[in-house]
Amino acid sequence: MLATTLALATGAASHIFWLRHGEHHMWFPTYVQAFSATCIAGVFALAKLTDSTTWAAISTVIWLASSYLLGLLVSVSIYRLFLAPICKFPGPWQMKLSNLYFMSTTDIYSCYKRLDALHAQYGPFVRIGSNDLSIIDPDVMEVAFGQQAKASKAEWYDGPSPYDSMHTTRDKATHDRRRRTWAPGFSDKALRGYEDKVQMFNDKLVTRVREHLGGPTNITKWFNLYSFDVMGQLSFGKDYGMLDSGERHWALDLLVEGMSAAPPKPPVWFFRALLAIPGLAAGYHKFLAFCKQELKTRAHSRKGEDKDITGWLLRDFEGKPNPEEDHMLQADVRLIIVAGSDTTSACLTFLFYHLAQNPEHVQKIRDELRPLTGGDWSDKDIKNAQHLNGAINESLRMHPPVPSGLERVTNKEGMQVGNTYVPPGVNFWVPQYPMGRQEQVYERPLEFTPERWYSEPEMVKKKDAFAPFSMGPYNCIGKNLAYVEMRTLTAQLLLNFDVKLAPGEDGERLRTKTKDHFTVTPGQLDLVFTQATS
Ligand code: HEM
Repeated sequence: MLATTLALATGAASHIFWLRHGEHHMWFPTYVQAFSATCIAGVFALAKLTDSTTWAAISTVIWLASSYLLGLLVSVSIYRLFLAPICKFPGPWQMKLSNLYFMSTTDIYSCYKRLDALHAQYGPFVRIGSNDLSIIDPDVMEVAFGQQAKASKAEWYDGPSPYDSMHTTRDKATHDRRRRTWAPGFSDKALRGYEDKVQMFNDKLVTRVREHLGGPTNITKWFNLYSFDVMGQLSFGKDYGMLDSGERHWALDLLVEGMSAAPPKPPVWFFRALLAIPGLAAGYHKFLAFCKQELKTRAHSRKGEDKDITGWLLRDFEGKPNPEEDHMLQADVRLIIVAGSDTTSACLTFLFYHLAQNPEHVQKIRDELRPLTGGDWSDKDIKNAQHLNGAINESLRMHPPVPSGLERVTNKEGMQVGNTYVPPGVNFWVPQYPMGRQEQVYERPLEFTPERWYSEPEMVKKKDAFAPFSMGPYNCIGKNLAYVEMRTLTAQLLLNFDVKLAPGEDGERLRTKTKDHFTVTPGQLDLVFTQATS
C-alpha cells in the first residue's frame, strides 16, 4: 500500500516539479528509455534482493509503474483542465487535456479547415492544446511577428533538429547571421539576374498550354512542374526538364514524400518519435539525402559563381572542404526547394481557379496589361498593375500557401493582443486561412474581389491581418521573387489565352484534396485554355 501511494505521489511530483517547467519535447525518447530501463532494473533488483520469483517481481514492477503513470496522468489532467494559465480560453475540453486529441480527430492534412471551423465556433482565441492557442485577432500580427515581438519561434521548429535551417533555427542570433548570408541572393540585383531564367520557364509553360488548347489541362500539375523547374534553376543552376518532358522528375515525388512526413500539427515529441523509428519516415530521409547530393554536386562545380541562390550560400564556405557536410547548409538547400516551389504553384493554381470562373477579371487584367507590355517587357513594366496584383493578393488571402502556421511562444512578459492577455510560455498558432476569411476583417470575405486591394480599400477593414508571407525579422525572404514569378507568368498566360473550368470540373478536388504539409499541395484542377479573343 505504502509503495503504491509512493509511486502515485512520485508520478504527480514528476509532473509538478519537473514536466510542468521548461520544454521537454526533445526528450521524449530519452524519457521512454529511462522509464523502461528503470522498470527492467526494478525487476532485477526485486528478484535479487527479495525472495520474489521473477514473475512476482515483474507483476510488482508493472503495478508500481502503472501507479506512477496514473499519478502523473491525474496531476497532468487536473492541471490542464483547471489550473493552466490558459484555462480561461475557450475550446473543446478534450483539446485542453492533450494535443493528441486535435491530431486524432482531424484529417491532419486539412488542419487549416479544422482551425477555421474551431474559430467559427469559439471566436478569435481558441485553446487547441494543453498549452496551445490558435489566434486570429489581427492585433496579434505586430506583437507576435513585428520587430518588437513579444514572442519567439516555438517548439514546432525543433522538428528537423539537428538539420536546422535558417527557417527552423530558434536561436535569433544564428537566424540573423544566416539571414545576412542569404540576403544578397534576394537583392534587387540578384532578382534581375533571375528574371531571364524565370522568363524562359514562363515561355515553356505557355508553349505547353498552347499544345493543349481547347482540351482539358491539369493546371495543378503544370504549375507544380513549372515552380520546381524554376527553383531547380535558381537554386542549383540546374534544369530538371519537367516542363520539357511533361513528367514529374523523381525528385518532385521525393519532395512530396518528404513533406508528407511533416504535417503541421502533430506535437513535436510525436514527430521526433516517428523520425526515430527506422523506416517510418523513409521518404523524409530520402529527400534529405537528395538535397545533400544536389548540394554536393553544386558545391564542387562552378566554384565562385553566384548566379544561383546556393552559390550565394556557398560564399560562406570559400576555402573550406566539403561544405555539403554542414548540417545547416544542407537544411538551407532543402528550405529553398520547399519554400520556393510549393508555395508559388499553390497560389497560381488557386488564382486560376478563380479567374476561370470570373472572365471579367481576366478581361480587366488584360486591359490593364496591354498598354504596359508592348515589345519586350519585364516585371518592372507590370509591377504596379493594380488588378493583377489585386487578383494575386486575393488568391493569397483566400488560399494562403502556408495556411495553418506559424507557431510562436510568448516570452517572459506574456503578450497583450488588443484586450486579451496571453500569459508567458504559451504556444500559439496564427493561421492565415481563417484569418483571411473573417467578416470582421474583410467585407464579403468569401468573394474573390481584387478591387479590395486598390480601388475599394474599405473592403479591407484591418490591414495588418493580411500577411501571407508573414512579417518582421522572420518574414519570407522570397516574397519579391514569388511576385515576379506569379506576375510575369499570369500576365503571359492571360495575354495569350482565355481560360475556363474544364467540362465536369467544379473545383471539388481542389477544395477538398488540397493537403496541408505546412505549405500546401493543391488538389487537381482541370482547366481549358483557348486563344484569347479580346
Ligand atoms: C506565394 C509564395 C510564398 C509564400 C506565400 C511564402 C510564405 C512564407 C512564410 C509565411 C514564411 C514564414 C515562415 C515561418 O515563419 O515559419 C516564409 C519564409 C521563407 N520563405 Fe517564403 N513564401 C513564398 C515563396 C517563397 C519563395 C519563392 C522563396 C524562395 C526560395 C521563399 C523562401 C523562404 C525562406 C528562405 C523563408 C525563411 C525566412 C527566414 O526564416 O528568415 N519563399 N515564406
